[in-house]
Amino acid sequence: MTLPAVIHSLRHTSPLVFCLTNTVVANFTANALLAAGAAPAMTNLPGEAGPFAKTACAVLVNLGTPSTEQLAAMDEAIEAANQANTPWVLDPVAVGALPVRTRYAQRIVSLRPALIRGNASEIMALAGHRSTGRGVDSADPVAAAIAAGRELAERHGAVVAISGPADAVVSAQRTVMVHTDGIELTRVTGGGCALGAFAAAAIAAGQDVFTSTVAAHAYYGRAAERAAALSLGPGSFAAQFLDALALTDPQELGAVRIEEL
Ligand SMILES: Nc1ncnc2c1ncn2[C@@H]1O[C@H](COP(=O)(O)OP(=O)(O)OP(=O)(O)O)[C@@H](O)[C@H]1O
Ligand SMILES: Cc1ncsc1CCO
Repeated sequence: MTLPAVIHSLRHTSPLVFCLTNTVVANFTANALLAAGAAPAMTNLPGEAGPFAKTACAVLVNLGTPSTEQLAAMDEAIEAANQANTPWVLDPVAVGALPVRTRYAQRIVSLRPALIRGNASEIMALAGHRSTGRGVDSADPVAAAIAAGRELAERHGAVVAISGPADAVVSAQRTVMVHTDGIELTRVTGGGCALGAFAAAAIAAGQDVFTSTVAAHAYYGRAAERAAALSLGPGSFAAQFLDALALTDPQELGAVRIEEL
């Protein structure tokens, strides 16, 4: 499948993405999925999360604001997703900086996520490398996290995506850099978290996880560039970005620089 074909397929099939995500970004994530053409749904309740993961097209597990109940729901959703062969995405928000989620992420990362998506500090911490993240923000360069991403990919058979000034997509065999300017996405909350949900939708709509992840990052970055050109500051950027997720022509992915390392 070509990169534009992944986005066309997403719009055509409108995959249902079950998001177990943080309270800060839930609304923005749902709106980003809707704008892109996917269907979002959230529940954090054990007893609902397992059955729902079986019917969803993809599941997002984002560790931004965990609670005891949400972690139990995540356990249930991951087990059910794996039974149903539903792809699930792990976003290890602030792993390395905070202890409870770090231990939890180190356990669930071995439960076959299709994609692990985080910033450089999170990916380094998850792989057991020394990292210097502060709260939810990265303090490490993407290049420093590629070796960690490769280790995670080899250990767990996952694709690993590392966001930053350019995004890296890593598997056991390949590393690709996606060059777009998404700087405005760092001035609103949830820029990375909604990207994880969008990548989950692209994985559901595509044929292989690596291509879908590259397509998601390239399209998302291209939409951010379009939105930045039309906005005055973070508030109007957020609104323009939702518009851009809906209106950017997938053929524009041909103009994104994608570098094979
Ligand atoms: N310095 C930067 N310059 C340009 N684009 C960036 C930069 N840092 C991040 N981005 C873009 O912002 C988006 C979100 O990535 P980021 O690394 O901020 O995620 P994150 O730290 O997981 O975010 P959050 O936890 O706030 O949701 C990606 O599309 C990425 O390409
Ligand atoms: C600000 C914040 N705190 C926990 S999760 C989150 C959203 C961005 O990661």
